[in-house]
Amino acid sequence: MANLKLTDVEKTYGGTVNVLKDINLDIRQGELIVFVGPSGCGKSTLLRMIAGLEKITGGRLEIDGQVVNDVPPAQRGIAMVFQSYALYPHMTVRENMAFALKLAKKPAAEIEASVARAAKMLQLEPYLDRLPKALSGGQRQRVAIGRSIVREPKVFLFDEPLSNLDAALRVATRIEIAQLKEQMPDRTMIYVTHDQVEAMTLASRIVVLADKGIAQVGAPLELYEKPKSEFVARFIGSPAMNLLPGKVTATGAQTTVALEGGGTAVSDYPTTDADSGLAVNVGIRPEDFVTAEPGQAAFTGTVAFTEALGEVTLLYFGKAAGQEAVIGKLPGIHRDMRGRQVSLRAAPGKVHLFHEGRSLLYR
Ligand SMILES: Nc1ncnc2c1ncn2[C@@H]1O[C@H](COP(=O)(O)OP(=O)(O)OP(=O)(O)O)[C@@H](O)[C@H]1O
Repeated sequence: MANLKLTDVEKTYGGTVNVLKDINLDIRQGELIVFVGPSGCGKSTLLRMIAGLEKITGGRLEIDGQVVNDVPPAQRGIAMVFQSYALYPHMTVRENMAFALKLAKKPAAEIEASVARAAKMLQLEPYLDRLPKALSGGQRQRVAIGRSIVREPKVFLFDEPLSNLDAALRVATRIEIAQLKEQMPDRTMIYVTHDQVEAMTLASRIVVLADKGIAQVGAPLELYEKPKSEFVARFIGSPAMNLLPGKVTATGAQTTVALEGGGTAVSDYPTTDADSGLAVNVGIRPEDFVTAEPGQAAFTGTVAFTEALGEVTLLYFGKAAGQEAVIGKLPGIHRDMRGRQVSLRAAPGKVHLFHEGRSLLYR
């Protein structure tokens, strides 16, 4: 139904402000692609260019092999769902969902069937005769999604659709979107979010945007397990991956690094003789730390602060000069850790290596 291809796409506002460049991306029919990235990196701009709401100032956008750069939004076969779900307040749920089809002068029976199908998919059947004001935020957002479903678009675009919902509703609506996608396996969806959990759970592939371009594209766990750069490593996962500076002391199928803080770490990233002495940052995720004997530790420090979340305890260590504070995440409840000296090493296979910001796995 819809493959999308972006070739060398760029965006410059007002002829001078370049916000995106060299965007090359193939999106296959049926994928759910999630755009993530720091605030202002151009996620919404890219989505709006695909929708046709923003002019593409360079490169090519193809939908099913047809260049659509100059095709108006209504003719692209795309429906967009926004974070503010402006429903018509004086129309019932049924009328809201039927509105676009009525405008398009579809036969009444067809409209009724489409609305019924969408209402069933979104579990909105009990609310069809209500006005929007009598719905919860999550139900309203489902009506907004319903309005796009009835139009049977080839591509669905979602711009932070859950960001106005409270925490519990976000979770419920996120699961509904995942189930909705399962019911429409051949529809292509592109989704912008700030929320890591939404990205990790919904995406077939995540696109990480940074520095005006694509930092990495991959399945969620691929980005988590094999980040190409320190940037992606720290952007995916929370709290962010710790980076500990050091020098390579033994090379081969495994690599040993002597850390500036005094510890050592052994990585499964392979290196060659030429890498001996190389300055690297050792990346260890907070959840990959385990307690260790001081002699085997990658890191020893005094716990400055703790956060007990019940299922895990976060340990915050003091900042060494020129370094980020190290964070550990231990399973379960650990009382009275504050002020204690703790030694940590990484679980086997959980040590990442970066040189000048780039992963040693991708050379
Ligand atoms: N009309 C405009 N004129 C000039 N610059 C613009 C315009 N619209 C957006 N920008 C700039 O383009 C960049 C990308 O904006 P965009 O809204 O796409 O980012 P985003 O990644 O969606 O951000 P956020 O996560 O904060 O929503 C920003 O630096 C923004 O200031």
